[in-house]
Amino acid sequence: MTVILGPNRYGKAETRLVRVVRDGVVHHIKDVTVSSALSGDMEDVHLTGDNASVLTTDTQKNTVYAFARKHGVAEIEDFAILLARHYVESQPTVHHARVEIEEYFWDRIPVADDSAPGADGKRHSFVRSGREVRTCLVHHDADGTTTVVSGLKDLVVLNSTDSEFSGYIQDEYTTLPPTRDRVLATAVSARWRHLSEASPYGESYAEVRGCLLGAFAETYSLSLQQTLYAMGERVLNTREELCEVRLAMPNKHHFLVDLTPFGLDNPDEVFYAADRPYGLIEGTVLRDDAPAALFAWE
Ligand SMILES: O=c1[nH]c(=O)c2[nH]c(=O)[nH]c2[nH]1
Repeated sequence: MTVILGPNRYGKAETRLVRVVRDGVVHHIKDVTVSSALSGDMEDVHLTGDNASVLTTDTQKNTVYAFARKHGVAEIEDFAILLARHYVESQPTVHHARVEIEEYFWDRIPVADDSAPGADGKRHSFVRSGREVRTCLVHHDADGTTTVVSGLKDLVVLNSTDSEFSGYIQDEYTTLPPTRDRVLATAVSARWRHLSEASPYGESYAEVRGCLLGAFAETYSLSLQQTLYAMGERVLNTREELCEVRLAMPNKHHFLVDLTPFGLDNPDEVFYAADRPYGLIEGTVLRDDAPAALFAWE
């Protein structure tokens, strides 16, 4: 028996970056967390402690900040591609780079006394948005292949009707009563794979988000699984730059509270919003001609 080194990668996780763009008195901010992981000729560092092949994780962090200054941060996918290509193309020992970015949204705080022309009552004050987190995952390989997956998480949605659940298996442990009208709530995590790295990432993100919300709102739901499929299907029917959508949706159960001890009825008005346990519904929706995913999701 011989022990050998298996798959490995290393990098700087969760580099926090806030980039301010000063357009006169009107400022813009981009708030992101960048994680990079590199792999390649890394046998020696593991087996003998020779670090000659290692682009340090500290350097990776510094590169994120230097690139933010030199290139700015527009769409997170473009920034991730820039970094991933740089690591692979600048270092012969690095054969593969994985860059993951999260973006947090901020809204402007309108100000009353703003006299600056063109400032439109908004200058340099922001409030962290209650919106979802935008994500991307980019891989670039020394063979020239780039894969891009975009996504979002914590998109919290609720339908207060138009959701049923019945007709499921009844075994000796089943107690769940069927319902013809329930609250359906979830926090959507969705990721979608681009066919090429030339996608219009900003427009694509806004449209996919709209598709997910639209399908959630407009689907009369017989199960969260059915709603999940409808959401992925709408994305792929709308956006031709995409070939695969992966969704994870916790079923945020809302239980009707029994108010009879207090002499009150409860006609679907007062609910206990349970946080755990929760059903977790996960699924992939894809075009039947989707090319091989390679390492895109890893
Ligand atoms: O939409 C649902 N899907 C399930 O699979 C399930 N299971 C459950 O207990 N409630 C629900 N709801």
